[in-house]
Amino acid sequence: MSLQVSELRVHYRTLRGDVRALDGMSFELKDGEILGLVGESGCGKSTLGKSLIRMDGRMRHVGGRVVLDGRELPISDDRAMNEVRFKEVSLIPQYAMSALNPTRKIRKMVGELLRSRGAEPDTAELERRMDQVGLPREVLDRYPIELSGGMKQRMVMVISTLLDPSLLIADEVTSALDVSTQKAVARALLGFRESGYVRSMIFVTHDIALTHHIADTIMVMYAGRLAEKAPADVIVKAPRHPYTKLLLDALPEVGVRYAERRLEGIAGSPPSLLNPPAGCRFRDRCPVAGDECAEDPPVVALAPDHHVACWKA
Ligand SMILES: Nc1ncnc2c1ncn2[C@@H]1O[C@H](COP(=O)(O)OP(=O)(O)OP(=O)(O)O)[C@@H](O)[C@H]1O
Repeated sequence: MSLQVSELRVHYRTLRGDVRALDGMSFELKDGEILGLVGESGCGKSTLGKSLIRMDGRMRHVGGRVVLDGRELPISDDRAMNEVRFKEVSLIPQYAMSALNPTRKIRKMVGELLRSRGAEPDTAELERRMDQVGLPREVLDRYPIELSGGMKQRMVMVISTLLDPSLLIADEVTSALDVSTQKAVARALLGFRESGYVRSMIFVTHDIALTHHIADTIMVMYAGRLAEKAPADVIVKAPRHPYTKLLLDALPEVGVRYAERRLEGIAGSPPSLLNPPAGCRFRDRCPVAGDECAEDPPVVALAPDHHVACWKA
């Protein structure tokens, strides 16, 4: 078992009170698995990714455990997490393209970063990995500003995985890229797993179609909680949570014109996480909600690898 997250609760402190961004998330990730993490904006995807590697000053670990490869991660202790970052867990951040230091040429920056982690740069290995993602070697002697968005993205991917982390979190790594570059980045991520540069991966995205291509499993979140988790094909072809069904129905179809079929979103909006209501958080928007939904839904295992948090599943 690679990653076990149990009852994870992470809040943000605000002047109006605590925002319960993760409110009891539990899931597992097997060794070698790619997990696609999807859900509406604000449901807590980035918070989950960040809390596995670096909590910012406003985040508070309120409860729950994270165990990676049999070892509990000290997620609330920033200094202790230094031992783990890059080496065991690594993150490609949401705005990776602006993560590169603009004042350093890439070669110098990579050297500084590795030394700060107690490792020596291995140029041959670095170049091998750059070849794998189609980056020319001259890139090492350029400043970030001299690279295209897709090149910067791939360079950040190479740097984030240089120490062969067990778990890689890729947060919206394809959202600012054109479709063919998105595919190249997705292929590169799969290549990294095949080459053993990373073992398991959490791929955070809004793009269910792309996730379906690369993820083994898809986890759908809603308002700080798990809604459904299943093999990627099951989520796309036979979803059981009403939210997952509506999320898939809201996807545009290529070749269908607006005049022929209106593109429907999901009516309503998620509850505030400042003071979320009791019971199922989706019930105000759910077409099949009943009285029982006023209680928190149990997470039901419909199959060993298919979990749904819904009374009606
Ligand atoms: N620094 C912060 N202070 C207070 N609340 C925050 C902070 N960062 C995030 N939140 C809140 O926490 C919740 C989860 O946010 P998060 O960014 O994890 O969602 P997300 O699913 O990744 O969204 P997106 O897809 O838009 O990136 C949201 O309600 C958000 O408003």
